Amino acid sequence: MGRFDDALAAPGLAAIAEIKRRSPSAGDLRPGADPALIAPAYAAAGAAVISVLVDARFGGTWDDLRAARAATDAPLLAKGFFSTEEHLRTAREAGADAALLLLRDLDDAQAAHLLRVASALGLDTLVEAHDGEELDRGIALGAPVLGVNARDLSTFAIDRRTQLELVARVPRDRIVIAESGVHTRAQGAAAELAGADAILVGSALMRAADPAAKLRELLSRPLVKVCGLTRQEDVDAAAEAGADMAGFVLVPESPRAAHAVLEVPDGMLSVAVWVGEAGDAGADLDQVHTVEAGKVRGREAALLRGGEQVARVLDLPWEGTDPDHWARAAEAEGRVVLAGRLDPANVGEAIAAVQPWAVDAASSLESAPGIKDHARVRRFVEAARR
Ligand SMILES: O=C(O)c1ccccc1N[C@@H]1O[C@H](COP(=O)(O)O)[C@@H](O)[C@H]1O
Repeated sequence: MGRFDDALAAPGLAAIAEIKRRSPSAGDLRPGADPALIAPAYAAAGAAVISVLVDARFGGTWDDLRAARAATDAPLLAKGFFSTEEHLRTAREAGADAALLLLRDLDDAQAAHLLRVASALGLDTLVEAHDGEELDRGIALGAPVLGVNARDLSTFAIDRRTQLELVARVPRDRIVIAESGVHTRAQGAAAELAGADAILVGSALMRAADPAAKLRELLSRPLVKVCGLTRQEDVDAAAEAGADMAGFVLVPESPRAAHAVLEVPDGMLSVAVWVGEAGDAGADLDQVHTVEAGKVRGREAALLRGGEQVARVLDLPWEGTDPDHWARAAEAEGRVVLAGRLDPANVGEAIAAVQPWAVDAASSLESAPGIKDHARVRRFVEAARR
């Protein structure tokens, strides 16, 4: 394993942060981007790897890679349409730790040859697929790092749903990267929950007023879930406040029972909340609480993606309390969604004590059962981000 593979295999969601001045799909993104300034800023903001476009169609040159190399020690990925040994040798000499190999443009024999050449040069590779057939080829070629690009390079259309389905079926012994289409923290989290080791982000960073600050935002945790939503105007208020997840309690006995999962903006994740077993409400995620006799819900819940558990929701007893709740949650393994009467006043302290993957509030953000107080929702999200 080289430095590129190592950096991506670290626990948690990593990011490959990209430097590109323009793209064929979007036109100019950041025409004056200076790799000597942006590369170290990305590294300081938590990028595991920095990707540099060296192709003229993206406004890039090999000198951009050299400038990034001189400015940071972080692993660098050379991105372009590489098809010859000469391309890979140039990438290595310019300071790349890894190079992109696009299966769309290479047949199996060419790809296998370039994988061998890269290995002999001490260069790691990112083998990119866009559809199921290309992904199967990448897996069969034994590529250690596979990328699934949400963007169709022929039409430029973005298809996140298919991308995540493909990410989810990559064997666990490979490193998998969700490439393109990530603009929000929740979209990055969706890739993480599908099994991606890293996201590759270009346009969203290059368009941001401060690319490094945007990268920090995408990687920051905890996510914020506003739950118990029953009205579209409350979903919109949660989105406006910057919440990442919108929860709908599909439990008739609940004081905040919803009839359905309402429309949630593209940049957020919807969560259907159940007791006992999940139905099919078409949400991105399902939250399934344990059953407890005489109570509306049991204390714990599993957060599921496609039927597979991806996190634990740790809550207080129904209408009860537990002085050890946060201390026990802090000891829990894996991704923890902390719930249990969180509000704008206690969420900061709860985050400091538990370091959860997400925080979740429902009842304390209400003006009446099932009706959200928009000012409290805003204050909750603000307090969770501090
Ligand atoms: O709140 C309910 O009525 C409820 C009913 C059935 C299942 C889950 C329910 N609530 C979930 O509890 C957490 C936190 O809520 P709170 O902030 O303590 O009120 C949240 O995930 C709700 O979905």
